[in-house]
Amino acid sequence: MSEALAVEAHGITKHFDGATAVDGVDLAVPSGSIYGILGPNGAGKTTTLRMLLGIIDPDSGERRLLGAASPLEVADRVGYLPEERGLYSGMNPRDAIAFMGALRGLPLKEGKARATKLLAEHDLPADRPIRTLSKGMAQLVQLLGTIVHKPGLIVLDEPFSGLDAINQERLEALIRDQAKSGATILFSTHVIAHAERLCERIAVIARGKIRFEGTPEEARTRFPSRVRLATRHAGDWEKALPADAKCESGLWRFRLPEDGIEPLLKAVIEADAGIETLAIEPPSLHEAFVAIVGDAGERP
Ligand SMILES: Nc1ncnc2c1ncn2[C@@H]1O[C@H](COP(=O)(O)OP(=O)(O)OP(=O)(O)O)[C@@H](O)[C@H]1O
Repeated sequence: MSEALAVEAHGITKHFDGATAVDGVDLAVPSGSIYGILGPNGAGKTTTLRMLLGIIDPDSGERRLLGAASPLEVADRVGYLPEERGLYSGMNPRDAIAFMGALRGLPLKEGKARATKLLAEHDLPADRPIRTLSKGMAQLVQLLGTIVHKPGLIVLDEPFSGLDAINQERLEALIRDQAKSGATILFSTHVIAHAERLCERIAVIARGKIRFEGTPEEARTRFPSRVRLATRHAGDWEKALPADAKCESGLWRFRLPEDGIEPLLKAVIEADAGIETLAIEPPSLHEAFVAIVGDAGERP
């Protein structure tokens, strides 16, 4: 196991009441990267993160966090935003952030000073009771509490859920900033767009198993490209379209045939059909995700 990896897991497995929640998961999160664990509801993301962090122990398998075999040894160098959010509603954001830092070994006075700065930088109030903040604001405050002790590893469980589009963008920016200053970010999500924009690498988990691991680009190029084609004239050339081709408002959509687009193009040109639109694009990460998860089937 090498220190170039912030997080490593080898065959971690967890059963609950006889059912297998996580089944032999291997992970290798490079230090300094933004890494996404993607999966549908119930796939095993939260259970995996909890095992990595040492909140629960795996039934079998090994994990290593920031080089330590026991995750709790490095707890002060880790920040964790759990899926269940919650801050003391009577506290103000400055105290809540300082309190969260203190739980990770940051002296309270230093925590308050950092909290004041962080809140100002993120345009959030410092002194109002948390109960008077919007849900999105409170979530951002909790996130600042997760990073106030400057952890080398930041683990976020579904950090985007419950945030509106503006706050989602703020969170994306914050994640990028943390990565720029050298932290490793590991987050789970079932919203693919965030992972597509942020992650250097992703793992797709479904029914407790890793179904794909690699870059978002590698996930997309595992599947055939999509073609969009519109012409001025219909005609016999349409017989050269592949069997899966569908037409909507004059626009044909189909998978790029294995022998390429050229035989079809030849037919279109010979028929003088007049090409108006021709685009060949790899599938989106969302489409790749649906295909990968679909192959794994539903949890019984
Ligand atoms: N403490 C527990 N006791 C019993 N079953 C559990 C427990 N925690 C998780 N499970 C089950 O393990 C499976 C994986 O759950 P987990 O919460 O890890 O998935 P997830 O990918 O995080 O899903 P979601 O996105 O819905 O939170 C589910 O079938 C869930 O019901």
